[in-house]
Amino acid sequence: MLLSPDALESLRGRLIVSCQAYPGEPMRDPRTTAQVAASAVIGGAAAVRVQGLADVQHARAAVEVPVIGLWKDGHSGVFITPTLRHALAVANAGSHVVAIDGTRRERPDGLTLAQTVAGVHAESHALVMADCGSFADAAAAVEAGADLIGTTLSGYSGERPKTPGPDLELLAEIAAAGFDVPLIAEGRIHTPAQARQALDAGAFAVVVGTAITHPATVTGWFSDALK
Ligand SMILES: CC(=O)N[C@H](C=O)[C@@H](O)[C@H](O)[C@H](O)COP(=O)(O)O
Repeated sequence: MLLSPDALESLRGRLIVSCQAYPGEPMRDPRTTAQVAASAVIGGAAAVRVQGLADVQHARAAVEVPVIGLWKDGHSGVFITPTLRHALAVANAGSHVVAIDGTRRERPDGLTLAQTVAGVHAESHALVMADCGSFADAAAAVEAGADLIGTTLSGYSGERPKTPGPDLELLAEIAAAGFDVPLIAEGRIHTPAQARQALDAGAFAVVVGTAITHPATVTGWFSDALK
């Protein structure tokens, strides 16, 4: 296992920073991702989350903390590390944790989530984070053997409203179920106060992306406020 139980435990109560640029953007370069990731670690990130095989490789070389890798293929439906093939490629690129679509939707390769998780466990040393969009997803992902569950897809999979900030209601609901799997708060956490609220709602750790690592969006927030 690339990430020992102790190393996973060390993420409890901590900040994980997602470092992603989108297709066509100026910062869409694995070297830039690695520099942003290293900067986040200086600021206190206990782990980083990056998209794309080259980004995983560059981030692994740039930081000592655990790397959560994913591969976005497309931008609608099941697109976050959609198949076992994608997941194994992300694992083989050096990810400690592979983040995959953790919804109950049909996957492009026809495998179930349980088969996908089992495939990653059988053929790599990576853990699996299931990116969920609802309570039912989270329960199914735990059942399927996911090592971590995240609220990443709340507001994006059609089952939950897209709240302006984090979906604290979903977090609290999953936390109350007492699953024996770390619950990661992710999605639309835009302020330090919201990160704190997510932890207080029962999250094991908190992922922040846009508000820390996407200057185009953050600049837009400020520029809009001046209009
Ligand atoms: C839905 C989806 O595609 N989420 C992606 C998953 O990796 C990223 O685009 C997000 O930036 C990430 O989840 C962090 O969330 P936020 O940027 O809101 O802090």
